Amino acid sequence: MNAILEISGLKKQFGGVTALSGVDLSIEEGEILGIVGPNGSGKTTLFNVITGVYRPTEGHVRWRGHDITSLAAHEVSGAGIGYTFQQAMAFPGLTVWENVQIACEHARNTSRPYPWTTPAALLDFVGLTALANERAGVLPFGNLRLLGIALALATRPALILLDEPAAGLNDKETATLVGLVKQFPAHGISVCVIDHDMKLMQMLCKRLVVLDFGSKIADGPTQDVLSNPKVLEVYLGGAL
Ligand SMILES: Nc1ncnc2c1ncn2[C@@H]1O[C@H](COP(=O)(O)OP(=O)(O)OP(=O)(O)O)[C@@H](O)[C@H]1O
Repeated sequence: MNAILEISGLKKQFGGVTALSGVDLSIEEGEILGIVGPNGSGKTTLFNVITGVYRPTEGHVRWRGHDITSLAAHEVSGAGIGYTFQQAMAFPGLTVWENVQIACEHARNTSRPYPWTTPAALLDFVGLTALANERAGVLPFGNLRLLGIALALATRPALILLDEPAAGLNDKETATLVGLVKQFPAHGISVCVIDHDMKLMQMLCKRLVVLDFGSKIADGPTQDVLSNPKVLEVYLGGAL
């Protein structure tokens, strides 16, 4: 496997708060990597630094060998890194179709074939075709999440970062989401996912990274990490 994203010595301070304190991490081409850790351990900050929302205090982010640490968010997106947020992001007053259409207009040019290049293909993939003419603002939460996935895919990312994609979803909706995300690597899309739901992470990820107080405390095969005493300890000393 080849690392497509390499993070080295990443540090981020907000005033006196150290959100990340020297994180090294790589994401391999074609993998679904999971990032877990207690509340406030730096997971979302890590995504915000990768995507150019925040500049790191120290350290570097390299994408396919190029340093992207100082790129703006739209440049990172243009380079092929997509992002879904903890809060589902869509224009509530526009229809589902219109939302996806706008996102498609911001698709980057890719040389390789991409399976979802039109709103129709994207809505079909996430199962929202029947709701195409509904306003996004009236969608139930689970469908709004699926719309978020369609919007992220519309930009044709080669790596997609998912921040708590299953938060607030019921078991059936979570299963639908897992089914979709598992298909991404076959289409040339690597995945990095943050979630607190260990059942979900075990279904999705062969490798897990654990952050605690801004530091990486474990990185390895999912089952090894979940039985690592240091990891069990940060999760309140209980079995996961
Ligand atoms: N914009 C900001 N300004 C100040 N402090 C921040 C900011 N963003 C994050 N922090 C702080 O940085 C630390 C890491 O926060 P972060 O949101 O990255 O954690 P997290 O692991 O994603 O948490 P959660 O699981 O609750 O989403 C926390 O102490 C948080 O309060």
